[in-house]
Amino acid sequence: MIEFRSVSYAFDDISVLEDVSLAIADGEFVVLAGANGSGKTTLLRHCNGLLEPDSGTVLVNETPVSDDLIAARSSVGMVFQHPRDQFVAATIGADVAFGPENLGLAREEIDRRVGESLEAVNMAGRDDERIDQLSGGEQSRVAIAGALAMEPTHLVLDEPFTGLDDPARRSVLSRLESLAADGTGILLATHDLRDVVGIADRIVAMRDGRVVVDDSPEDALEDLARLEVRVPDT
Ligand SMILES: Nc1ncnc2c1ncn2[C@@H]1O[C@H](COP(=O)(O)OP(=O)(O)OP(=O)(O)O)[C@@H](O)[C@H]1O
Repeated sequence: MIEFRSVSYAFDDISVLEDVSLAIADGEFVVLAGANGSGKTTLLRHCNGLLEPDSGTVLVNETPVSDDLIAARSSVGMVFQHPRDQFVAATIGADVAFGPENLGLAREEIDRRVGESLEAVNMAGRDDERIDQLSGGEQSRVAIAGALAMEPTHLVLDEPFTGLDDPARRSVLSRLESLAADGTGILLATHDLRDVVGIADRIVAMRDGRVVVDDSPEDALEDLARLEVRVPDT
């Protein structure tokens, strides 16, 4: 479980998170919605200690993140908004393999994870291609594959669908859905709720650094329209 307990955070005295309390249980698929600047990225960056709360606590599997950064970082897979900053190798296969290699896994297991993760993002068989020659959407898919290959107990994704075409988006979503069904807790930030409403267990919406909606997708939709968060046409 990832748990935010009364988390507040300010950049240079400007409050960005105010008293945020939120829990993502194992196997739960939670969508974090909110307009640009509402605080989603700032909140997510607390999940693995990239930012620390000014007050309040963030816990991963009941341990405060600040007490055990290594445990938090190995339990929570993060996919950031700008994947270019996340790559460590020149080719797709080497980059996705990097995390599992650092876990000291056997070659066979590494190869299995890389293969499955690339398949989940519709990039199977492209291991040898150079990352710097990929489009932005393809780079996003490699970043997602890198997080999947770690098989973390939680996945936190910040606007992962930017630049992805429909088949890639559907493939990633279906993979996330099956991971959640198998017990992985998922926290997915997006300002675009197409596709995710039918899959999410809960939608949490932020405005001005506060959680203003935390409900089932059906019940959340009405409030979301009021908050100017994009909602599906249906
Ligand atoms: N490093 C920083 N220094 C100062 N202010 C920042 C910094 N990062 C974010 N902010 C401010 O914090 C607020 C929340 O930003 P954040 O990126 O968390 O929002 P968001 O909901 O993720 O928006 P977006 O969808 O545009 O990414 C914004 O007003 C932003 O300008």
